[in-house]
Amino acid sequence: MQVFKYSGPEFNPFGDDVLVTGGDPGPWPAPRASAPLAAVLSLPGSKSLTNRELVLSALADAPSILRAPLHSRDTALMIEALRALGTSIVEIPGEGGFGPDLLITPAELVGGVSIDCGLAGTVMRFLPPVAALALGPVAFDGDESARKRPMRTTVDSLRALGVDVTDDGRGLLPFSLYGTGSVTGGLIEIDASASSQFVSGLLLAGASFDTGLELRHTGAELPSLAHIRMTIACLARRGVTVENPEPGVWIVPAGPIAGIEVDIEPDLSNAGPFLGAALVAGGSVTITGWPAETTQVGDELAVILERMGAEVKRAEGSLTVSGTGSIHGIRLDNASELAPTIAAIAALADSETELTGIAHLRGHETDRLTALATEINAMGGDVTETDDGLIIRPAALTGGLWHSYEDHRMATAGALIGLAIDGVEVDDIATTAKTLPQFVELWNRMLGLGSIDKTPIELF
Ligand SMILES: O=C(O)C1=C[C@@H](OP(=O)(O)O)[C@@H](O)[C@H](O)C1
Ligand SMILES: C=C(OP(=O)(O)O)C(=O)O
Repeated sequence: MQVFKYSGPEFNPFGDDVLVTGGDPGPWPAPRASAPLAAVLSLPGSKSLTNRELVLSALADAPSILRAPLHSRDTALMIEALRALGTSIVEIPGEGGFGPDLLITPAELVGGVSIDCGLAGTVMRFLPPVAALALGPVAFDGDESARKRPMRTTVDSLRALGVDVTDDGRGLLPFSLYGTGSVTGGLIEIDASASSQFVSGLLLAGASFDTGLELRHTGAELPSLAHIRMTIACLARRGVTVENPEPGVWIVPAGPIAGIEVDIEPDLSNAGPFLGAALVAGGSVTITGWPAETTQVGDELAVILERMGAEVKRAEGSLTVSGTGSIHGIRLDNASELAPTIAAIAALADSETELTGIAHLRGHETDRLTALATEINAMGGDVTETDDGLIIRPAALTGGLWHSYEDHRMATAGALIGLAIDGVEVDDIATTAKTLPQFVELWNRMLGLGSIDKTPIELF
């Protein structure tokens, strides 16, 4: 019998209906795959879509309903923050299978509040431009690790918009702003090379500025373009047409944002470890509810995993990945948030992988380039960090303690390697609650391990 004692963050990583009783469960022994997989799984909603739709619903001119939204630490932080700013967000019965739907009724935005961003990039970059529309002071802070994530572009862009911001000059959390109830808007130039979220945050709020927004990116690189396209698509669905007359320039007209009912797609980036498992363990994994068309970067997994040796089949409403017995290295530019998953698979491949164009991953939940190189090399791997990526060469790995660095994608990368290598333990699997609180449940289900024992045990 497995007894889990857990008192981690506010989310139970073992799933809502699993009893947990306080205490630290210790390192999680990553299960080895003992047979080829034959799993069909559905996954909770997309973090990126849920948090965009929450923000747009709060700024809309009528109520919205989010169907099958994600319920995780990042979305809970967004909901709490928007509620603090005056928005009504109510849970209503839903059929998504991973928690209630949400009814969001916009209201006048109020200040005088503190916002906890946790470690959520979408909260710390999307909400300051929204808070600038509130009346009164709004303070932003987050986890200790969040205080290392780049925020200078948010602070500078707010100042360029005439918003009064107080910070200590380091371009990091914490900082506060003083909202006057409106933002004039107009033309601003920003350097978004550290994160696409700086652009998305301003575009999401731009239609609510008095004169709209013309945003010009001046930096050399622009990472995660797919996420900016997602922002533009979410705005378009609500009647706001963002023009993109040339690369790095966006024009958002001032105007109403419609309240809508919207189905949130499953999180395709979180599908990565499960689909990758088919490549690592053999057999097949099917993810249901795979959208025919999407702006999610995770859709690229179909092509990436095929290039790495998988067979990939799209059927109506699902994607199936099957292992073929071999895993190949890949050259890949701008893998964005898929990079940790690809790196873990690459560590088990028969040829070299080169990931480029991901320097900005050093400002994610942790410095992902250093974290991946450190953890894979500690297991006997052969990984070199470059200025903007990783080179991963084939090597025989051995088990050991895999550190997650509070990064959900590092934790799931460790789980993936653990499928193929004996004795891998992930130090903090609970960190998956950032975007997928059901990770362990779903991973066990994929492996046919059944679920965790739910018998109540005595607290002591
Ligand atoms: O807008 C979004 O929802 C996201 C944008 C990307 O951020 P970066 O541009 O900082 O990589 C991505 O990595 C993150 O997981 C989610
Ligand atoms: C970079 C990520 O998260 P965030 O939204 O916190 O930036 C991620 O989920 O991979």
